[in-house]
Amino acid sequence: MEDQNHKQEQAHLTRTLNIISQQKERLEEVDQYVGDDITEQALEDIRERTRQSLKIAEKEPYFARLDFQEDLTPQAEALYIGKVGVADESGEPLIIDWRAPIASLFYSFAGGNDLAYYESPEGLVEGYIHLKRNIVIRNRQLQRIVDAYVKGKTDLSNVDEFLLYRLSERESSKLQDIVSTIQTEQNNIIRAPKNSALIIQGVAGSGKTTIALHRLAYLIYQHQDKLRSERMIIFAPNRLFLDYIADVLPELGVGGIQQTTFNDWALEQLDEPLTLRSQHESHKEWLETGGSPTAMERLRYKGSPAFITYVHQALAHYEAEAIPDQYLELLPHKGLSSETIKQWFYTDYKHYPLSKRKERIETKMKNWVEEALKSLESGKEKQALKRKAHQKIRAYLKKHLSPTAVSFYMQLLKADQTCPPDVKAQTLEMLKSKEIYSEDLPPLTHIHHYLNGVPKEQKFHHVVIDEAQDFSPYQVDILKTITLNHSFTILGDLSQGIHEYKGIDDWSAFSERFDQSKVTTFVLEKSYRSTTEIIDCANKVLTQAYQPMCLAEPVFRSGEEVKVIACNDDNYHQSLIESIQKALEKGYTNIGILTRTEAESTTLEPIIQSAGLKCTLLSGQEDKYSGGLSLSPVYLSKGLEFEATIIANVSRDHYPSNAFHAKLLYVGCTRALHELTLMYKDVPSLLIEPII
Ligand SMILES: Nc1ncnc2c1ncn2[C@@H]1O[C@H](COP(=O)(O)OP(=O)(O)OP(=O)(O)O)[C@@H](O)[C@H]1O
Repeated sequence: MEDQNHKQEQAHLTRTLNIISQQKERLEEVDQYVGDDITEQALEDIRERTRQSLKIAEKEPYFARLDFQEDLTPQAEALYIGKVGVADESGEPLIIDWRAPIASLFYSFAGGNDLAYYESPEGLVEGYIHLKRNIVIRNRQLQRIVDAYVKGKTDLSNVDEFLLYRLSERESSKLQDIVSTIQTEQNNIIRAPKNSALIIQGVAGSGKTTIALHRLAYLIYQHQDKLRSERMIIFAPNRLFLDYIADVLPELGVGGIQQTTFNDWALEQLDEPLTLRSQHESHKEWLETGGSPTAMERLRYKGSPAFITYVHQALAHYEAEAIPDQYLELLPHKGLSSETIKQWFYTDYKHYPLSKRKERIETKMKNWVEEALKSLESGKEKQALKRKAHQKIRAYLKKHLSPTAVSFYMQLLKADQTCPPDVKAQTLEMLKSKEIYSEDLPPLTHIHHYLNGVPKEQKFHHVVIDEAQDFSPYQVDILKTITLNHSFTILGDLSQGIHEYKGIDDWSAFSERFDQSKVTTFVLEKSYRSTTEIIDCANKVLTQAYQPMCLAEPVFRSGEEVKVIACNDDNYHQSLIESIQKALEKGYTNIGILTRTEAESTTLEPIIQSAGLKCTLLSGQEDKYSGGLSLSPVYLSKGLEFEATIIANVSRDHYPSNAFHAKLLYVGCTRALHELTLMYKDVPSLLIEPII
């Protein structure tokens, strides 16, 4: 029977590949249109999109087959599902796009003889599923077929078999798409309605980043008429991480989505050249030594709800008082009353942002001067009066209506009675030379947007915030005001919240900032990255000193026991080299060595290199991630994954038994896909005691 199935699928694959090749050839024969004719341009766009789709489909045209019998039809139809949709010459679907409504059956169907259904644009479609089959095709070769469901057979154990097969074969240094194995709980998030803020708490390895990227691809497909990819954006913690995830969207046939960090984006918003004082140093200070009291004070104060309120109030106060109760004489014994200027500012131009109102008022004032001088003959005297009046207009506007984000922020800080004095002095000193800390960016962006407004065509159609536990409510507030329809996907894991000076410890800090009817929360408890042994170990470490919202539940994928290696000063380096060598001998290509501090990584690098092992030291400032053997402080590994992870020196002095270190070590442990080794010198951390 299996042979029969294989033959059948091989024949179907050959036919499909032939059709794809023929279509591709035909399209390549058509010269690209570069003229001005709009109809021809639209046709060229369609041809170009088809060329791109065929390029994706020609190597791995599909990954699944679903035999579906629509209710009241005589027989089931075999549907082949792929990363992109392809139609045959007659326009009939040859491959169905995974994002199409009917394809949702493949992800939501969990077996049984009951009616299955999906939502089509025309309404609910019901029917019966006869076959759910996973098909692995690599480079045009049929490699494997696994039947997850065959009508009449009750055994569904193969459902997990295919997922486990995909999980255990992962070895790429970059994040991959998961279209063939999206799980039901992930599918629900990917296909959730566009106009609501999704807040997703997901344990380490639950697929949050992956889901966010698939959701973007889905939203673009579903709302082609409303969403523009250039107006969709992903905020991630650093550029290294952005490079790590960079392959997924192109692989899903999606381009043009902005991918950035909050700091890079905010700096671009502000039209004043500002220098960001090295974030690297302040992060390092906090993550390695707990931060100096001044730094802590600064970070806490500027992220506090009281400060957000204070900035709001200062802006509202400025707007209310912007036009002074003062007559403005523009020509000898002639001028504008404050009532007239107020009428323009508060009534006529009310709907404009402040900077635009200023422009309009300037024009109004100049027109007024023109009108008042109309009766005078042209000549030197008229010119002089006009010049003088224009000078007065400029001076008035400069004094009352021209703050920049930085000048306003400085005024606001000076007047702030509750700001700790050393924080105030340090920030003002830096601002004078146009230097800022990253925590100054939310208030500065807030002020900039208030003063200048954000045109509708520049607003975001959808925003993804990854590692959101490290975001502040202030950052979310800012993005909310410039995003249409509350369209957000916010993902994170409180158990990995190691930036507590700026992040949150409860998702309500974000959800309460949205209209409650527009917020949907999800909790993901299943972890797909690591083996059962690794997740068990990570959970034990975490709960030694922290009470998580929920514990990670592994998919049943068993691997080697977690190794704990006791060392001393004499044999520590040798043991580390041996552990790396063992991982390499097993064929692992992406191996992470995680240290407690950057200094430790720097010390270990030459030792590893001198053993003839090529390793890359990550400092958090790189733009590219290329995998291989990497060495980095544990806090920089957040979001990444390695086939084998070695955590160096988990000794008592390095990882004291407290919530911060439990979370830090949890992050490190959960980076491992297949193997985890913990090493310690002399006395082990109490956090790993339950696994020794
Ligand atoms: N349904 C799935 N099928 C196959 N692999 C999956 C699935 N879901 C997640 N994975 C894999 O699990 C790993 C973790 O995914 P991802 O990095 O998106 O998780 P995360 O929740 O963002 O993790 P973390 O919070 O630890 O950074 C990746 O290797 C991803 O490919």
